[in-house]
Amino acid sequence: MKQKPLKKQLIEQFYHKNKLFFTIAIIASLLTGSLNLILSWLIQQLIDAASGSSGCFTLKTLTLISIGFIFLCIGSLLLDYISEPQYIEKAIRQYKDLAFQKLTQKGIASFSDETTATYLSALTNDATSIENDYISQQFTLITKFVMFVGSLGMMLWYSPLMTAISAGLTILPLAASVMTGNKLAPAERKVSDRNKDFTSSLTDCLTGFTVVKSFQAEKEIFQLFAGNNQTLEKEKFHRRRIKNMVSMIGATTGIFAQLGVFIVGTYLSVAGHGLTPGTVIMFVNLMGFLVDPIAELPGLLASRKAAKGLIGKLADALEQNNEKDGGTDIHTLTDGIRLSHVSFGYEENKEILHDISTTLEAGKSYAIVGGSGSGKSTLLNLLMASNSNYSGEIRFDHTELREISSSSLYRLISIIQQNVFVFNASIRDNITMFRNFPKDAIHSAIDHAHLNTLMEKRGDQYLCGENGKGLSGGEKQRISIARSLLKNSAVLFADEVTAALDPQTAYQVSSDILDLKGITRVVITHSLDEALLKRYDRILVMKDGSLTEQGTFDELMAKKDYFYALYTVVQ
Ligand SMILES: Nc1ncnc2c1ncn2[C@@H]1O[C@H](COP(=O)(O)OP(=O)(O)OP(=O)(O)O)[C@@H](O)[C@H]1O
Repeated sequence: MKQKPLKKQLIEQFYHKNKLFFTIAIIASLLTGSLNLILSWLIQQLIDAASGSSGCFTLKTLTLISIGFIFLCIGSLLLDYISEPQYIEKAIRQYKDLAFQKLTQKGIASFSDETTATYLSALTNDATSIENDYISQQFTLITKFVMFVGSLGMMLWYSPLMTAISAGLTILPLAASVMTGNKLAPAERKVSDRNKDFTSSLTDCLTGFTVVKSFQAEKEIFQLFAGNNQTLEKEKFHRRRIKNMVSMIGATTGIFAQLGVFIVGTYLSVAGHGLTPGTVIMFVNLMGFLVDPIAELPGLLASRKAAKGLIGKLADALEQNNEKDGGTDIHTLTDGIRLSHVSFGYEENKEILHDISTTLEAGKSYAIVGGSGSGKSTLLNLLMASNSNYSGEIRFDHTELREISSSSLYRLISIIQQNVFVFNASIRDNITMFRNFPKDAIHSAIDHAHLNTLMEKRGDQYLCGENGKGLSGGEKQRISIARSLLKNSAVLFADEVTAALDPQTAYQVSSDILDLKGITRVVITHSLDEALLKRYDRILVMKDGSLTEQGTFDELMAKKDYFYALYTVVQ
């Protein structure tokens, strides 16, 4: 079945399982509009009764009607109180939940090409605009629509002549609002873009706090922040000014129109054209209900369109860069990973990896070594399906990587990186990644990742702090090893995990990885330690994007070639 466009799906979340409160909120809005019309009629009746005009209800009847009116008002307020906040809360929550779910379905490769600020802004500031200008505004539109249609009907009923005059006078506010209203949508989009820049710079400033302090760059970083802050606020100021201008012009021209109706009505009443004083006042009131929607509608519709634009912008971001997912599921790695004549470049005509062929046998351990910029990470990232624009073949057993579904690939492989992300949750939750596992499995993972000492010292409910600031680098690495073990991955990729660790911890963590049994391990390492290197089944040596040598430590040393030179320089 063809899936609905994401924008449509996101909009549908406003109503999904939320129809009851939405319907009650609509009834409350219809009632509010009708009550305004009833009030105008009631005022007309009361003025005419007071001025002794013929054909109106008696004061006693009008008093009873007024009491009924007050009860209706209370009922309408109660309906509104019960339904609208509930509806809005659920609508915006479901919208954000769906957006976040779609976000988590993105592949690692497609997400790494994007900026987090896009989503931060979309799920915070933009969501607030959508809540105000789309979700809650629906009810304002309904109330205004009822008031407009009702006023027109009542005016025609009482005096077609006065209605024609009133309609003529509405041209003024109508023209003014049409001219100003459509300026709002581009302004709203610009604010959203600046919000994204602001969020992005703020995230940078906070994440890089230590760097800022240690380089005493407070002034410079403040300037960066202040620049983005100023640009954003200027854009918001611009939008506010347009909004105010739209409503100011609408209101002023509306007052002129109402005054015109009042003057013409009084003239017709005095000249004996059958208009009572109450009817003239009612016309002035109804004229307001006629002018108000006309004056405000373009502004409201423009805001609504702009909010819809923000939904579209989020949908586009969620849909963009979605790499084609292969349809084949793989569950294990029996033979290994085979690379045949793999070449790759990030940009066209700029090849980074050249004609790489090798086989990584299942269950064995491999070290990738080489100078800086030689292509080690690029090669490892390709194995994690970071990009499918390579030439040649990468086969997991017999399946070409491009054909493997990303979900089954992520199940098969685990990645440990230099910067382990640790959530501000317990050590246990960080190991299990908030999922349930049998106790034995957790203990075994803790054991094999050599986390016992930490667990005994802190307890498994110890809160790790924001990005694990309560843990050492080695402890974080071990947590990520335990995660991979618990996940029961057949393949483990490690990208310079020990680069930020002291030599002793680095040695221990590398040794922990080498100790793992039955897992295919591919480890990028800069530390050329003989004892460790000797334990790898094979060492792949990269030079300028080519796999220049491969073999065991002893074989490579005996060759006395590039690896030998690399190793002896370090010693
Ligand atoms: N996303 C990218 N876009 C364009 N070029 C890139 C990208 N990532 C890496 N490169 C380039 O590809 C080449 C290989 O980089 P890579 O990170 O794979 O090397 P490396 O051997 O892992 O280096 P190091 O040991 O310093 O981490 C470098 O010239 C690098 O500038």
